[in-house]
Amino acid sequence: MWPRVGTVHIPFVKGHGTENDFVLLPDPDAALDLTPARVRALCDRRGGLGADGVLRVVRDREHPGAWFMDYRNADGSVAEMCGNGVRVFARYLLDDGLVEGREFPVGTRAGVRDVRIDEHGEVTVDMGKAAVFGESEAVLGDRRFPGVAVDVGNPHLVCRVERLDDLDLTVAPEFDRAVFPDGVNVEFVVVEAPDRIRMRVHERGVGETRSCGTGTVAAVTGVLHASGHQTGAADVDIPGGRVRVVIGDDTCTLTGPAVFVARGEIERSWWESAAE
Ligand SMILES: N[C@@H](CCC[C@H](N)C(=O)O)C(=O)O
Repeated sequence: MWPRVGTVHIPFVKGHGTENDFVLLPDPDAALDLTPARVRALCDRRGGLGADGVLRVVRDREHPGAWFMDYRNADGSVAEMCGNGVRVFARYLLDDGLVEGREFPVGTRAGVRDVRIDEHGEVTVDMGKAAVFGESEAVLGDRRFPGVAVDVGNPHLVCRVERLDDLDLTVAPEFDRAVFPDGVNVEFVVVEAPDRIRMRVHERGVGETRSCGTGTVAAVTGVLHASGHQTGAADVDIPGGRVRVVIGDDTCTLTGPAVFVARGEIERSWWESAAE
């Protein structure tokens, strides 16, 4: 039998949204010392649990009664928003009885996001207004990709391409630091039909991921903008599945799945050794 030290272990939940995967840390009173080194160790796919990011579940100090998604990238950096993460976060709140009803707000660094969970567990998030703020380009090796800069709470560069299978995203695309002083998530997008696009993404602070929710919103916004439209809707196929994006006049929504894989406890001794 395993020696158990009861409550000294740290509970976690592992989940994903279209295979953009996360370790959730329930920490209502923000008692955990979640250093960047611990985030990196948790997200390490060999030495840790493995994930693209960490979602710490804390009480929202600014909105009593609500919950705040403290999102961290796998490299330990903080990001403003995570579209796939907020769906998984919302499912966790519902499934664990931390909210009443299937519609509720979630606090994020990009502001409050309203979520709705249907009877099948699909989650729709009101992502706020996505704003085009210029043009720029990404550079991969000797290839240059013109694109549209889009703010979804976090920064994105949406580059339309003819094909996705010849892109080497094991290396980070270069970008213009004058346009993106805090770094950028880069989406490469193929338009299959007016209401259907395919996408690969290189995420700031992570690398290539199987999906990026804010990236899908940026991609649809960028494609609409390039064709002279400001509103519209599309299914977005990413390597990890499909999501639905609707861009309205004042706001936009992201709909997709949220999946739980495992629950467990992190060894306290491992946690202590991973501090820095
Ligand atoms: N995967 C997320 C985005 C996570 C944050 C991003 N890497 C950043 O640094 O802005 C999503 O689903 O939106």
